[in-house]
Amino acid sequence: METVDAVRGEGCGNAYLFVDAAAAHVADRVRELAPSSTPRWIAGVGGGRLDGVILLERARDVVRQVTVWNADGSRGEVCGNGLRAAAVLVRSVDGVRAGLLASDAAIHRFGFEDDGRVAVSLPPPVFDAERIPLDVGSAARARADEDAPWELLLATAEGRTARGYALSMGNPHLVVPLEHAPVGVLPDAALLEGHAAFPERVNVSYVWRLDAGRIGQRTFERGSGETAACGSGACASAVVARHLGWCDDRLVVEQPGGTLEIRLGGDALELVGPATIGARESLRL
Ligand SMILES: N[C@@H](CCC[C@H](N)C(=O)O)C(=O)O
Repeated sequence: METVDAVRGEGCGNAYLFVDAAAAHVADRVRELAPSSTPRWIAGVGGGRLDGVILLERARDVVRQVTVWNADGSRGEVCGNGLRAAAVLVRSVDGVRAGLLASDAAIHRFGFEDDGRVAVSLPPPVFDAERIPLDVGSAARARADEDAPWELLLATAEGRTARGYALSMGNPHLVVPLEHAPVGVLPDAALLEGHAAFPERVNVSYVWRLDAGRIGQRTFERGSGETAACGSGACASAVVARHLGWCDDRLVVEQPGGTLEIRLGGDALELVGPATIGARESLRL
């Protein structure tokens, strides 16, 4: 058994245990053990809830390769809040203030704003059903506009349905617009996360309009349950909000853990918000 250094890192309260593996054998061991050990690893760390584990590895052409495991040990292809925290960690270790990070989904630019917030790029949204992945036949109703998120009606339980928009930000998302902020438990969130329409499950974000260019959001993440915030979810919500005419090229997303800004102007999306690195921890592999 080997003990390695780890550190808590978070963006808007969406917190992960980071292992910045300089040695290849440590990275290999984390990869091997994380699918089964993540629930135990994050339960063994005090200081508040953790939503998963993130491995950082030295890689060619990018500052770090970033791999994400959700709280249940499943993989997430990309994590917007985790990427911002990774940027803060890289700055503290290497002194680098801008550069490239790689996730399973894309290469991401990162940099720091004058006000201290971290900006990371996310790839353009994907609406192709196979790539989300979305099994259109499992939806009660599905409608696709060209170059827009899928509008779905999904049966949940006891005759209930949910209307939402499906797309991929590198990982699968369902965005459910509501009239008002939901009170208490998110409606049918676990049923939607595991709905047959999403063969690889889905991250479910509930959104409501606050005013022009500003929404509220709560997210039930695939593999982690409801989290304080979801960065890729906020990007998915921004794509849907623009489709619905709720914003132009900029959206502010208020979540229980804090505020994110999404810039939709260019090819890629830009996710801007706070991120911090916290206490050092030890992880027994
Ligand atoms: N918290 C994240 C997303 C983490 C991965 C997600 N649960 C998945 O399985 O796709 C974010 O900030 O984007």
